[in-house]
Amino acid sequence: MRKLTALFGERHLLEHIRVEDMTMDSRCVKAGCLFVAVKGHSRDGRQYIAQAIEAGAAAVIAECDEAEQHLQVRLQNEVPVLSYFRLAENLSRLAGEFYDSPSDKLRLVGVTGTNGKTTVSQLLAQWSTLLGHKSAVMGTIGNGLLGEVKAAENTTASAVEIQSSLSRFVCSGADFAAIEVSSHGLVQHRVEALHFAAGIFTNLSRDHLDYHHSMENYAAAKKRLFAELDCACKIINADDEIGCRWLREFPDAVAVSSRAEFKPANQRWLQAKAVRFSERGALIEFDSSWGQGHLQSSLIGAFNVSNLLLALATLLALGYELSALIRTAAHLQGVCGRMERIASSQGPTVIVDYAHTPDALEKALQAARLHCRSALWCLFGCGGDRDRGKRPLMAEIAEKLADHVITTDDNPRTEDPKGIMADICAGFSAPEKVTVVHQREQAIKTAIESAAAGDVILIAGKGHEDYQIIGTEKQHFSDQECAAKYL
Ligand SMILES: CC(=O)N[C@H]1[C@@H](OP(=O)(O)OP(=O)(O)OC[C@H]2O[C@@H](n3ccc(=O)[nH]c3=O)[C@H](O)[C@@H]2O)O[C@H](CO)[C@@H](O)[C@@H]1O[C@H](C)C(=O)N[C@@H](C)C(=O)N[C@H](CCC(=O)O)C(=O)O
Ligand SMILES: Nc1ncnc2c1ncn2[C@@H]1O[C@H](COP(=O)(O)OP(=O)(O)OP(=O)(O)O)[C@@H](O)[C@H]1O
Ligand SMILES: N[C@H](CCC[C@H](N)C(=O)O)C(=O)O
Ligand SMILES: [Mg+2]
Repeated sequence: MRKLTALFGERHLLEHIRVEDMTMDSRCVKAGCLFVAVKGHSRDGRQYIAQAIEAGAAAVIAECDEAEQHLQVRLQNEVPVLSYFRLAENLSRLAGEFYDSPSDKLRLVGVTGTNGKTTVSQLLAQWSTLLGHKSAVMGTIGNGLLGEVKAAENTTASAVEIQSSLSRFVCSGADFAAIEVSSHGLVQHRVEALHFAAGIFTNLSRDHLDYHHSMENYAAAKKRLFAELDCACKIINADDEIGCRWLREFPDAVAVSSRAEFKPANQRWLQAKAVRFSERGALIEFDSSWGQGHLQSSLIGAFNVSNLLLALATLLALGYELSALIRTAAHLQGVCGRMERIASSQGPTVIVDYAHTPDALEKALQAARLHCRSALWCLFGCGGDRDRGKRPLMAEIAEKLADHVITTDDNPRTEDPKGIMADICAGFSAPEKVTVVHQREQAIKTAIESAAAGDVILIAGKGHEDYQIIGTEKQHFSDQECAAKYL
């Protein structure tokens, strides 16, 4: 329970108003709630003020378009409605004040980059747990204490949801949290007022140009975490071109590389000296400004060496003992739907992975090839209402790196699946060799029935997702379940 005057100062019509909780969605308003009405991309939240009051909102903060209206209060059905100029930019701070600054009460690590955010944040939460912490994660797979996450709509939740979730984690005794910070989240100020003990940059490659329009804008969005927000310690992938540039701009940042030839220029650094891959994962020999050692990792794929080293460098920079980190590394597990092998005693090997960008598909196919003695199959599709330009690029990569390609639907959303397929097929140089099966279950069945024992099938794009979005409807569908059914 909070007094509104504690947030907005003594103000006529706000005296004595107390609010229990805060929400941006009128459909979630309960008695005593503070409803926050923002102008969105597709709807104007102010349209729902009446509905929120009807549902029992004790007060409303509504975005206003004119600076002169800022902090003016009016009554609607006897409920105070406070106008707020530039509400979206300030909402993370206001929610932080409402929930008593939870990011100051635990160690919060933010992870940004095109690929690897979920993996690195899960590794951080697992590793910190192995070191005795109570840890939480927020991201694509969901939000919650490690092992108890609840599915979420977005990779990076809204400004209000993040602060309220963090406050819940603190109340449950969490002292560590890793959060995925998407470029949308950065542009839309969803993480604006958080205190990050550390921020990690994994990599930048093509995605989301439907939203950012250019790679420059996309990179600038990611950079905000390090250049504009409260990020005490920067951990940056030196093997990435943009990462390299930022390491020069931020000399206090920690440089992380998977390359033996890397020559560190920053004072703090970590690099792989040699990596031996096997069926069981990888043995990584590393050197760093904290000392050297070996890590045994059970994660598949060269890209996971980079993810693991980023997590290691972060925990070292936060002051954890190198020896304790090395001792516990072998217990780290792969993430649900990321290079996940589906168990079967016979038939082809099926790997379910979340690659949904050209770079991720390339890395995932290269990793799958290491485990493949005969033919490599790639089954993928592209999401609707998302970056169209990545579609032919993913086709090009699948054709180049796999022996057989099957394309299928992956969340067509409100687009015509045939149109998405046409965009994909434009990237094949020999489209006649590609099998097109729109219905994902049929596509998986076709792959498993056509592949020989000893072949590897990479089913890319949906990973942990347990749905297919067709139109605006979500139907139950899981690549893991489907593959297990036909194996
Ligand atoms: C285009 C976009 O990014 N939209 C995000 C944005 O929504 P918005 O504010 O524009 O919402 P809107 O639908 O126009 O509605 C405006 C307001 O009215 C409210 N409303 C709406 C209906 C109603 O009945 N009552 C009501 O109160 C809404 O709660 C909202 O506050 O802010 C919302 C809260 O943070 C997000 O959930 C929403 O994500 C939508 C669902 C989305 O699809 N976003 C994708 C593109 C996205 O953000 N992806 C990134 C990266 C993905 C990745 O690479 O992993 C992510 O972080 O998820
Ligand atoms: N460091 C990396 N470099 C390139 N590709 C990667 C890397 N880490 C993971 N991948 C690939 O990207 C896919 C998605 O990984 P992950 O879920 O960790 O990324 P993410 O950044 O959280 O993605 P999203 O933007 O959807 O939240 C993996 O399934 C794998 O194919
Ligand atoms: N969260 C990301 C990845 C979605 C993965 C893929 N299954 C798709 O639907 O495009 C996005 O919304 O762009
Ligand atoms: Mg993610």
